[in-house]
Amino acid sequence: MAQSTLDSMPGASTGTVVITEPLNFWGGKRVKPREEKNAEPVFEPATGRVLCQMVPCGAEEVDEAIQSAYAAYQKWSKMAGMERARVMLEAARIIRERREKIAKLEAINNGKTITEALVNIDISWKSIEYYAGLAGTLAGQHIQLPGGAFAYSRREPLGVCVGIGAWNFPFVIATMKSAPALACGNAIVYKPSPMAPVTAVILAEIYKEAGVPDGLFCVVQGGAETGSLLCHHPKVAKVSFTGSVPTGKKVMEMSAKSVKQVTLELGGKSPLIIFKDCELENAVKGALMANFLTQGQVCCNGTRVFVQREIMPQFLEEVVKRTKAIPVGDPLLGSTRMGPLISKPQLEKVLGFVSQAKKEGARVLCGGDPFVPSDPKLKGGYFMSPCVLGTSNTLVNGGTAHAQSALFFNTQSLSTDNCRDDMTCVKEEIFGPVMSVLPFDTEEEVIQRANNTTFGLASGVFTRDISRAHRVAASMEAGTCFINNYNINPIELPFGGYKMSGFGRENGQVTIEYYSQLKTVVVEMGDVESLF
Ligand SMILES: NC(=O)C1=CN([C@@H]2O[C@H](COP(=O)(O)OP(=O)(O)OC[C@H]3O[C@@H](n4cnc5c(N)ncnc54)[C@H](O)[C@@H]3O)[C@@H](O)[C@H]2O)C=CC1
Repeated sequence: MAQSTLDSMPGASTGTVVITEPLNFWGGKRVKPREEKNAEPVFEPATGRVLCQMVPCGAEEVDEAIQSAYAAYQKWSKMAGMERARVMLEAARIIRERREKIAKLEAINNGKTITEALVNIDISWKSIEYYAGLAGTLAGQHIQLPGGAFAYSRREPLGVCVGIGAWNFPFVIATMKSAPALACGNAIVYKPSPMAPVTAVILAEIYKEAGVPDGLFCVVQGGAETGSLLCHHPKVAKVSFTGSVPTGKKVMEMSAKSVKQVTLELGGKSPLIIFKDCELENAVKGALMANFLTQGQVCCNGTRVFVQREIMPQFLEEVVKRTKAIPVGDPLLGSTRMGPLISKPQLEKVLGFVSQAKKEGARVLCGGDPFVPSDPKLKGGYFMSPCVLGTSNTLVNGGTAHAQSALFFNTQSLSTDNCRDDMTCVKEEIFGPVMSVLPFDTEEEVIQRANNTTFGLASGVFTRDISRAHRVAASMEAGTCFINNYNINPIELPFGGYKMSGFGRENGQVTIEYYSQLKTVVVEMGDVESLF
């Protein structure tokens, strides 16, 4: 039944797909859950309909998957890097060939638009190609020692790694973790989020078809309990986790018990700083890209948009105009630019942040309401209108005549400072399509405010002043700083957090370090000089 889910895809439209095949994969095949108890419905976000059941794996199933991964690791780790590369390149080729079908399934399960899902699938095969390219380059050093003795280091895999993923980029996260792991000679057991369990098993089938040993990439379904079984398992060498800060802390704590290596990709509340000397149209486009991809459910989003006071009115006018024009609706339509949020509770949580923002004095410049598309089949979907939370204090402090004409200002707002750094919507990760816009006056002030957060995943700056751009980039307490763009994350670039956004890196050459270890081999060429 290897491709039956995908084979049903070409004619599929929103509201028509039901998945009944098992979603676990180990020992080279899909594996039926041992018992159906604790099954959880998985919803299609665009319709609210049940897409499939997610049945969590228990201790015996987790152990079976890990044993199967360990057996595969014994074979795979002994192959030359170039041999591993060949298999990985074949997997990348198959993904490329099936990109439309996989993207469709991803859009149906996650709610992101087909346009974005296709970009995600392209990132996935590129990731596998990139690490296949590095697999043959893994090497150690040769070090000369006195008396002709020498030493060398070998770069070796860690063993069985565990990947625990979030629901916002299901296929991408599975490949971002497995590609470097496999390139280094490891096996990996992957647990997708219980809300987006559908596409990881497709990746497992593709790796199998490409020729990896059975068990090399396993998929176990489940939530917190299954995740914790993985983190506690003695045969697991490393856990790479993507998700929230509270769960990341638990993963670290559990992994510490048996001294497993850990990579944590956690949340963010990233600043995007827009100076008055920016190219305004690009800054507006950048702010939209920083906030509204995947319905705003992106960890590195620049959700605190600091705008220099002098250009605030023009910026807001343009950003609001474009936000209102975002077509929200059926994710499978090529013209849609925003689909539904992942779940009903997530939608309620995000709408709750908007109401809280209003209570705390923020001004809703547009959106922030539940949205019901006109297509009747989407009535039960988890849609909302993209939201900009703003400020109008620019008008009393140096606003221009232009500002007075902006449609969304009314006279009562003229003396109110609406969005402030201490508001919940500005401090906490919302994980939805909500942009908070804040005014600033000086570079020094905005750097201090931008860094005043426990998160540190990303940051951005728009300016035409080259010195300022690099000065600000150097001052950001964040793993990435985008200059004059936002959310550009190609596979070649290291990605990861500062502060409570996590540690370790994904993507880029450096990730090889996080999936391998060095062995030092010391060679004596003469006699042993003993002190005894
Ligand atoms: N940094 C990022 O890329 C992401 C951050 N988030 C943040 O997390 C929030 C909640 O999203 P969730 O998916 O519910 O995140 P979460 O942190 O609850 O779950 C992430 C993954 O960890 C697993 N998990 C949960 N409890 C576990 C435990 N005790 N031991 C081991 N694994 C466990 C989940 O099943 C899922 O696969 C979002 O609102 C957002 O703030 C969510 C998705 C991605």
